[in-house]
Amino acid sequence: MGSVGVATSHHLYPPFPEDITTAPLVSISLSKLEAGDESESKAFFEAAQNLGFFYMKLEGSALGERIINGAEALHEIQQDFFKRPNEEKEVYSREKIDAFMGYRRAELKENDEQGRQKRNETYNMRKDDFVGNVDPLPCHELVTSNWDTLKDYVYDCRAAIDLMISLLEKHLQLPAGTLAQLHRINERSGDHVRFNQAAIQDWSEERAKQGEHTDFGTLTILMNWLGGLQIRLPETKEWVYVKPIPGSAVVNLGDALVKFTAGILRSNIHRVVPAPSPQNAQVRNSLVYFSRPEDAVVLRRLKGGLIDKQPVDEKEEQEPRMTASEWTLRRSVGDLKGVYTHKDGLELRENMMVSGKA
Ligand SMILES: O=C(O)CCC(=O)C(=O)O
Ligand SMILES: [Fe+2]
Repeated sequence: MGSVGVATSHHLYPPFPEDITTAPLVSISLSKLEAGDESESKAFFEAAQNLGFFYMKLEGSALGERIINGAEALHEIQQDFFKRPNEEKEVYSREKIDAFMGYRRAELKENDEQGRQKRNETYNMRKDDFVGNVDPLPCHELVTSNWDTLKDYVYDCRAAIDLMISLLEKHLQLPAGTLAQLHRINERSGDHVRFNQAAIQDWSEERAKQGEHTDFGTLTILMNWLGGLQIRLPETKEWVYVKPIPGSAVVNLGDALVKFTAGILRSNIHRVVPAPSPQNAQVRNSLVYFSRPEDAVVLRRLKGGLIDKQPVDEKEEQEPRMTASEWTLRRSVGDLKGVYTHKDGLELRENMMVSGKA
């Protein structure tokens, strides 16, 4: 695939520090995956099993470069959106429009220079609205006026995700289509684009802890301009920063893939904390595409291939059978807040920070 050229805005921010420990994410090239490169595909599957987080190098792929350019455009739009008056944003708050989609804020105890209470904010926009699977929810004027940019971003992220889904099927030795048919873009699902903004804030151990989470869904494509994302290393349990790499996305796997594969794949715990100095004096935005199984899909182990070789454990048997939409709702606003791992099941937690989770 030909390169169309990309320019990112990372250079506008202070640099990520050189002298801190960072997460050992491998880099997987989208263009190599598109070209059917076997060793790249194997490295992708290993990353999906071992850490559940990796960089996806987007440069050098036409699709990847559309994602980068789309993300840069949406980054401008999200900064514009979050600058709007609170009353204007709150018209689209989740309490008013939908249980999961829309604007949400978490108020911090600190005030900003203008004496207004600081907020961490998110705005979730559902894939189904852009694809035309439903009547769209009410949305802010910046969404309406940038509809095609958002719609292209949805389709481009989904194209990359669909490619990864097909490779996962292959490596799991499942019949072709086993996972793809649970993720048809024209069916209703909880897929969404999220604008994220975190205020400038001091480190708070309590907030850091409350923000620990796993993503609920299938695959997440994350675009970051500043540090602040941390993952907990599976072996040492140490929390380490993920360094943003211009031209690459951070991709991670969610709980649904753990359930479907009876724990072959990993949904790793992570959180967002203040960026490391000197990046911590900036408002922090990130842009996320979350993919989820179709709403009606029951989250349980699939049959076939390598999954049949996984032992059946008691916890898995006892877990309530839920559809993807039930799972998302109960994980986000209901009684199943926590961190999900196949080995230990759902680790329920009180007081999780709603805005920090996915
Ligand atoms: O902002 C980030 O870097 C990560 C956000 C995240 O993990 C989430 O929204 O689920
Ligand atoms: Fe997340």
